[in-house]
Amino acid sequence: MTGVLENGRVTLEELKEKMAEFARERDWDQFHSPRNLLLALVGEVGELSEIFQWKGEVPRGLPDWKDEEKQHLGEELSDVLLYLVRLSDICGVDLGNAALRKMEMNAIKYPVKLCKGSSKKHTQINVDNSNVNGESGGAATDQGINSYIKSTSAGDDV
Ligand SMILES: Nc1ccn([C@H]2C[C@H](O)[C@@H](COP(=O)(O)OP(=O)(O)OP(=O)(O)O)O2)c(=O)n1
Repeated sequence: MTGVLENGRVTLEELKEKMAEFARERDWDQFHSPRNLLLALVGEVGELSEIFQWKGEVPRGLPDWKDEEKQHLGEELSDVLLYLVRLSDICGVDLGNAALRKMEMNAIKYPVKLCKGSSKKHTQINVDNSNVNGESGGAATDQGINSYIKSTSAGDDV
């Protein structure tokens, strides 16, 4: 593997390649099955959760945390990301493009004019909207998502 330890513009593609190389070098492809990777990912989410467990809410930027605590946090976040990237690769999913597409769908599901300043679930927003306007906001949003899916070539994956 290359010795590059810091890169200001890390890509998902780069992480995918490095994880593939990491596994190949160790003859670990045999262990990196979808189910094993999913379980490993969930385990790392548990380790990440432990860092915040019982602390109560913490301010953004974690101003009171020691450097070692932040470094540990970075390690657990990385484990989650790396297993997620590897799981996507092994499942044949282009994670970067899937995420971009999902964000487009989220934007349709949560129109700014209906949800600005509100943390409500889209189902609740649509119910509230239909009550006000006497029409189904949910159906309108579903139509928006459906037409988005049809307009994208990856629509068959949904
Ligand atoms: N079969 C494996 C084992 C490890 N890793 C990689 C991905 C993770 O980034 C990291 C996980 O390693 P550990 O299972 O040792 O977990 P931790 O790093 O969290 O260590 P610990 O559980 O001791 O805190 O190593 C991997 O790709 N495949």
